[in-house]
Amino acid sequence: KPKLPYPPGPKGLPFIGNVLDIDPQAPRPTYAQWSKTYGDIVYIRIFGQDIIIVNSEKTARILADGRSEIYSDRYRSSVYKHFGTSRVTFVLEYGKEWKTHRKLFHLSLRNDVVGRYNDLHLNHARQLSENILRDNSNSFEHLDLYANAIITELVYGRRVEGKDDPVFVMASALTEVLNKEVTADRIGLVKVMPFLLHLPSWFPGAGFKRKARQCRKLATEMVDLPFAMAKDELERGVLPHCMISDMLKQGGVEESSAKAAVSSTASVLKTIMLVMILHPDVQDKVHAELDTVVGRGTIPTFADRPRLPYLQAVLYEVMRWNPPASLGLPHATTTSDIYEGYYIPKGTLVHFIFANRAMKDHGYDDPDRFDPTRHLTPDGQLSPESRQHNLIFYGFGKRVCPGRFFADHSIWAATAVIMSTLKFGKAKDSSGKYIEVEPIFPNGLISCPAPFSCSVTSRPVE
Ligand code: HEM
Repeated sequence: KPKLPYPPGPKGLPFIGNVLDIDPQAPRPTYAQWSKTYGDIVYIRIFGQDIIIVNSEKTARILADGRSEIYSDRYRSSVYKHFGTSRVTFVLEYGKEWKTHRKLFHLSLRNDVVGRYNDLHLNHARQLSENILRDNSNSFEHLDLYANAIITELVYGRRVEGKDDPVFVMASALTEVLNKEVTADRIGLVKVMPFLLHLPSWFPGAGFKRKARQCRKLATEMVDLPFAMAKDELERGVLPHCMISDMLKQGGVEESSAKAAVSSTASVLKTIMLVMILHPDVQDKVHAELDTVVGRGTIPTFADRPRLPYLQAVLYEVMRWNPPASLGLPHATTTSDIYEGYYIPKGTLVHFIFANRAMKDHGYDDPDRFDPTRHLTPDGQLSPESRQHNLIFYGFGKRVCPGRFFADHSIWAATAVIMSTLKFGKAKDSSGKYIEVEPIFPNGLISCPAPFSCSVTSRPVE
């Protein structure tokens, strides 16, 4: 180690380091406090693992974009292998296999080709609106189905008709196990006590091995079943254009990574519903803009998008107010580095933090307030930097989310269609009193609102 200091940060205890400084159930307030005390870059250590926390976009860009050869690795943990997810793009180390995956994503999802999926988004969005209206007690389920069905069609060219579809059932089960079981604290625990992976599952502390077995099986089925169906359709010449058809034509690898991203899209849509109930004035403005620009009773299309700046500002504000991957996905360094006179060792975990309502240098005042006008100019147009600021929620450098353009279209289509057809409000209890709605976001890899009651009515043509 050169005679240089680590970046500033809270002093830890011997051996365990800073583990007691962070509440794993609610790490965000601690990160927010550290950012105020120590600045743009904070260094901590947990059981010998070096970690840096980056709180500003400027520093994130210098490190992840400017020094991408150093900052594009991921943490290597045997937990992934145990859960059958070690070949998913998210966790692959920076190397040949990961580069092949990224090429395939680029082929199907880059900005200039995602427009070909616009009808796919709009068709599913119409179905979503019908489903919510028919059965509004299960809106969350319908939003999950929307995100899942779109991705299944994108990846495998297969139409999912309803929540009993075998691929949907498998994908939902897999997402749930992954979100609950492959957590940072589990990975940390196995790092300190690797023998846990070799104990029988009845042994105290090793019970997760049962879940790991179940998850491995699901992960394999999740790739095999729809992939085999798609292959068969390709051979019979009936497979529509999809990622698998792109891959098979290119001779690529089997890929289930897109499925793991479903929960981020669904979480944004759930937050949008929550916001509409919490802020009826915002909902009224969205309705008014749609009625004026598109016309009451007319379903919007992507051609209307540039003429709906308020709706777009609401979507940007939803991402800022509750970034779905709020603590990012940590990168790792492939080699040691020096930044502004500070030493950053090889293998350091690097968290780019989008939580706390914004990165530090964006300077939003009263950041906890939900206010779409932050992204608008005084004459109601989108401010020039709004799109750029929104992109940070999809990550940085070479690891930036390859599905960001597709996700952006999915979210827009669903919101535009459901807002043109539906109105959300507070539900009433059996005594006719309104049920209050609290914005609660349980801790998890994806920041998704806790379920809430709501009423949904259709917006008839006037
Ligand atoms: C609102 C929706 C979404 C959000 C907010 C989101 C956000 C993110 C973030 C923050 C990362 C980590 C970036 C980093 O490490 O710097 C990521 C990675 C990734 N996302 Fe997304 N994502 C979304 C939807 C999607 C969709 C729809 C797909 C696929 C169709 C997708 C595929 C991926 C993949 C494969 C990675 C791993 C990239 C790698 O490690 O190289 N995401 N996403």
